[in-house]
Amino acid sequence: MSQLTALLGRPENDLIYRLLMDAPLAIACVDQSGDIAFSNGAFKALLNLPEQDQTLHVSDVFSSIDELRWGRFCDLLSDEENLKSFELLGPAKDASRQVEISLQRLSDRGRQWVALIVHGDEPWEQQEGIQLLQNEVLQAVASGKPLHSSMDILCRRVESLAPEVICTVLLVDTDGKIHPCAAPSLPAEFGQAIEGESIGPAAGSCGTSAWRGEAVEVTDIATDPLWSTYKALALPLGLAACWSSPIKLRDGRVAATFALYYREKRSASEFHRKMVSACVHLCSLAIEHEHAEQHIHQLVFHDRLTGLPNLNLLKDRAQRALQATVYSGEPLTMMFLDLDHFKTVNESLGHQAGDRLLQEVARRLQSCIAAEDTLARLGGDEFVLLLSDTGAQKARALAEHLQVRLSDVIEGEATPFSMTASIGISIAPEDAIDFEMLHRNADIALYQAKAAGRNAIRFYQSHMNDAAQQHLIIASALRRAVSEQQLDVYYQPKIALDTGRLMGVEALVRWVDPELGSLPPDRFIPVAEETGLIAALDSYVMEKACRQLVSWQAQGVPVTSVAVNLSATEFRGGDIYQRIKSLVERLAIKPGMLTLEITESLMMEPGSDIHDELIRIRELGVGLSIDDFGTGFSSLSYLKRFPVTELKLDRSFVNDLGHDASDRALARAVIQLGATFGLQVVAEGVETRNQADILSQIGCTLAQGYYFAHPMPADQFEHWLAGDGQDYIE
Ligand SMILES: Nc1nc2c(ncn2[C@@H]2O[C@@H]3COP(=O)(O)O[C@H]4[C@@H](O)[C@H](n5cnc6c(=O)[nH]c(N)nc65)O[C@@H]4COP(=O)(O)O[C@H]3[C@H]2O)c(=O)[nH]1
Repeated sequence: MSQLTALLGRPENDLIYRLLMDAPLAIACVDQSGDIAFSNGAFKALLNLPEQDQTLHVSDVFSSIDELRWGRFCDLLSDEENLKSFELLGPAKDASRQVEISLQRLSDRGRQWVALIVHGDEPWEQQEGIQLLQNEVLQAVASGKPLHSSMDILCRRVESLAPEVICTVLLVDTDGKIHPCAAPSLPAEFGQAIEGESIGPAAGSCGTSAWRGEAVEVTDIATDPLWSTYKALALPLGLAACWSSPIKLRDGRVAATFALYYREKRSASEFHRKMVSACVHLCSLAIEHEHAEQHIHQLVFHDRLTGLPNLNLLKDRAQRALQATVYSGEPLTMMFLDLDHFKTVNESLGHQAGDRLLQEVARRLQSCIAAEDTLARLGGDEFVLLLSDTGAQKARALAEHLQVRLSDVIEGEATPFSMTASIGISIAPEDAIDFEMLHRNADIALYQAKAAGRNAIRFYQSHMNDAAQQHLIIASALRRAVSEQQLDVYYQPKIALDTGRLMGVEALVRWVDPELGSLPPDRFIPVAEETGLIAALDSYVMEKACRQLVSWQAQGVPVTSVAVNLSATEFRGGDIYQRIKSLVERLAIKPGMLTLEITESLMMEPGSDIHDELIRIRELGVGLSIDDFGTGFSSLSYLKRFPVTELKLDRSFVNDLGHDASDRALARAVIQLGATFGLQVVAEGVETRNQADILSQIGCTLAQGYYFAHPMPADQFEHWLAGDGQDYIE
């Protein structure tokens, strides 16, 4: 006899018996002490019980129940409200499974029973629902959907799993302001009304939860003081209760809130709590992901110092804008702006001040352009403006305005100063139809503006291309020549005018490119300076010349000193002293045998670094010569301050010595000046006997020029010394 037959006193083939046994609902009948008197097939299947009847206690079936707890359940079942739902842990061998049971009181012929209905499928479904929700949101996040879309998906999924709730995600910025992110079931006005509201100790459920950093459960919006300010907004929308949880990032900051609203006064169910715990975690992940993406985006598309767009972003925007011009026909202007002498300022004021200056420049430029235009920084002091619907006239007016704005004095540094800028402009579609061309042509125009003496504005013109092209060609060929050591060094003798003896040589670089042919230094030295190749070039020449000197000394060739040219750019923030010191030490040459020829302009540059560097070099014993003396600056006061050993009278004064009295007077003045300061004076570019005689008469000690010898390669120089140059060594 089956349990049921015993219980109901009815035969097993009875219709009701079959119905109960085969019903898809898992049902059991339990007595007051918790013994299971009857259980149907669905119950056994769901809870993995043997099909054969056997006496079981509820605690054998539900691992989280014991006699005491069962007793409490029974007490809870009152006559008025005798159906109760609980969530219990499943059978011991599958203890992690959660099932929901409903208990119903039954009384039969004086005996009390409890009908136990297990809604096995429902929690399973819910569990699975949460799982699906997690997968869907994670997929949205991973596929790069914007945060508001993945949060929208999350809210909609939650609302379909629990139709009794309305779900929202609000972002909280670092100033504690709220920004709605997703609230698909609330009207747009709700979002608009709370946009920018501050979090606080009584700012609705979300604002308060963000403020406290903990969940806030308001079961009755109408009466809860936390909602006093916002209930007028919520109640008309039918929102009666709200449970909000803070979404925290790894650093503990509350970045958002996740809220469930209810249409009736109530608290959250167990299932809601489970769902919220999963959702809060998901939101936090999605926000962290968004922040990481933003950070990467910032790094990839922005300049770190100023926060302005960088080349990548400029390119992207320019390409879009160029496409738009095709349809609109409106001109698009690209403006290259380069600060004049920024390097000097940077090095004399220090790099930190230089950085501040660039940030100030960025602010000033930004304040001059419209929100839809782009200001980018390409590095260094190079800024680019991309201006939509801007033709030549408007571009010129803006460029002039920018120059004025930049010339305003910059305060806040040790010495207030102002900046000037060179500007190159190219306009699409006239000058270019793609980004590369627009960019290159603006750069070419900028180059022309700089060449025009700086603080200038130049519009791109097609003929500029040739000069710029040449410049680019020389730059790339020179880079190769320097790295492959294809440069040569020639030597030109310096002769004492009174004794006619060889006193030393000047080393001069020579370059014959396989394709471009022979290029004079005046063409490629400026390119080397601009491209930063000059340090490598000068080092190469210096090393080669010093090695040659050592070799001549070893061979008994009577060359006692060598002069090399050093570009002024080498002294700006470089390590020239160290390089010279280690060279002299490495080759074991007497420092006095080496002279550095530097230009007058270097002495005029501000900044104590150059002064200190020159003093240290001089203290090594290396000679310092001022090249092209007389052509540059009128102030000679630097001669007192700088430890110079030699002046080189520029070729232009030597040229006309024979028939220009004023040149003669000037040459004489330079020679006297040298005598006053105890400096040796070398006349450059002496081409005739007459020039040499005059120089000798007016007291010049040394001379150099084609009259004595042209610059020559080392081996040719040795032949010369053994032949025509014999006179200078005997
Ligand atoms: N008309 C005329 N010219 C004469 C005469 N005697 C010598 N010269 C030329 O005058 C220039 C003297 O060199 P600089 O004033 O230092 O002027 C140099 C120097 O400033 C620079 N330079 C040359 N080699 C180097 C180098 O290795 N490094 C750097 N930074 N600059 C260099 O390029 C400039 C030009 O060099 P070069 O073309 O070699 O030109 C040389 C030389 O060939 C003459 O009697 N008549």
